[in-house]
Amino acid sequence: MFLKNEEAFEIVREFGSPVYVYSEDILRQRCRELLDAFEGRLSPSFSVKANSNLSLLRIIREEGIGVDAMSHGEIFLLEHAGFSSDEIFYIGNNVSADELRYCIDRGILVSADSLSQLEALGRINRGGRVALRFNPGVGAGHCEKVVTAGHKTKFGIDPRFCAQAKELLARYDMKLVGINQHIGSLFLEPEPYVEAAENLLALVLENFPGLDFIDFGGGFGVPYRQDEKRLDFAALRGQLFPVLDSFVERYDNKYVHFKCEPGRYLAAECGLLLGTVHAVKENYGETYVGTDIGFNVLMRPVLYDSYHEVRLLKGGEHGDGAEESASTVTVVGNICESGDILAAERRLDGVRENDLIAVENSGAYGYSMASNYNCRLRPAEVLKTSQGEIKLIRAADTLESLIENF
Ligand SMILES: Cc1ncc(COP(=O)(O)O)c(C=O)c1O
Ligand SMILES: N[C@@H](CCCC[NH3+])C(=O)O
Repeated sequence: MFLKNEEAFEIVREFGSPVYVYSEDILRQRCRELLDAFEGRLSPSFSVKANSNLSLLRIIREEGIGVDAMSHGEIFLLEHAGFSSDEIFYIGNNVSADELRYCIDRGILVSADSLSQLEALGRINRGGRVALRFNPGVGAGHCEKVVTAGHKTKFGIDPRFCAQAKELLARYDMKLVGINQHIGSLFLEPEPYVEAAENLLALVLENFPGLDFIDFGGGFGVPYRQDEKRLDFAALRGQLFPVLDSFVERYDNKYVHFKCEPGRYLAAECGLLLGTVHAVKENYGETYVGTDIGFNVLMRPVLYDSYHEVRLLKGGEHGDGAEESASTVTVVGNICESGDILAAERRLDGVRENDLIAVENSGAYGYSMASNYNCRLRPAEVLKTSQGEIKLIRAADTLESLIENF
């Protein structure tokens, strides 16, 4: 944990609870690690859906990393963070002609992931540049809901429709500049990524000469459990680079550029979510630690059964008669659903009211998936800078923000 106990309590006193805290040092370290990991052969673009805080985006930009976006909202934020149109790659899915036009008007390259979207784009941007997202037939991910290639997924163009895609490109006189894929989110072994890359490259060799770039997508995992090993980038390089070498040898454009799109890898570990214990109770033999970290704040455990390490930070002011919990507890939030479970059956000794709970690795798909369910306010986000300062980087919602659209 990158915060000391006292710092955590100080942050909660100043910015409220719950609160997301990010470490600038860890974010920069992950950016540099990833740039090094591919030795310049794959350029990473950060996938903004993982975390769209403007301050973090500016840090990522300073580290020399581009971005991919999947909505006009993300593009709007990216422009505010200082990214130029040629640093943004738009990878949409089932979007309106208006949204496509929003990208085109800004000179942002769009990837079409279906023939319908390619045709829509052709109508709007005849003669323009375009990329195509294919489904390479191999997927991976921490659960079925986040596997985005292979069978039973809505993403990408099935390679069987390659001829139709080429026909549409010709009909609308579009210049195909890149091919992309994304196999899914969170794998810790290199094999599926490499196998999917091989499939995509075979498709490119056979069908698409003269591309500027090929993007293999993101999905690089981080260990959420203490016994999980980090993804071994040396092993990934060892398997991927020979595949790239053999492709380049046979491809017409020797300067074709390779890319990847990590979200979680850059953002997960720099984030810590702090919340407060408000109640400890026994209910028919189970001990529940009741906190303000409902699934409106961190949805991953409820949506995917995802595991996050939770730590107990002792030292709150305990009211008279505060319960001391038994050692195996279930940590829950304050949402009106029984499924609102942050961490089931964890060993936390002596939890008491006003202690803090720190949820590790919550920087990716944490705040970005938060909501106002139950009219709860989304929390503040703060940054621990490399100089050790604590800065507010997004204010918490206010009660007024709940009515501002009426
Ligand atoms: C198209 C695309 N690229 C990249 C990513 C980033 O994935 P991850 O955060 O697992 O690296 C996603 C999300 O899964 C995605 O949909
Ligand atoms: N939101 C997912 C990852 C999916 C990424 C988007 N394709 C998670 O929290 O693990």
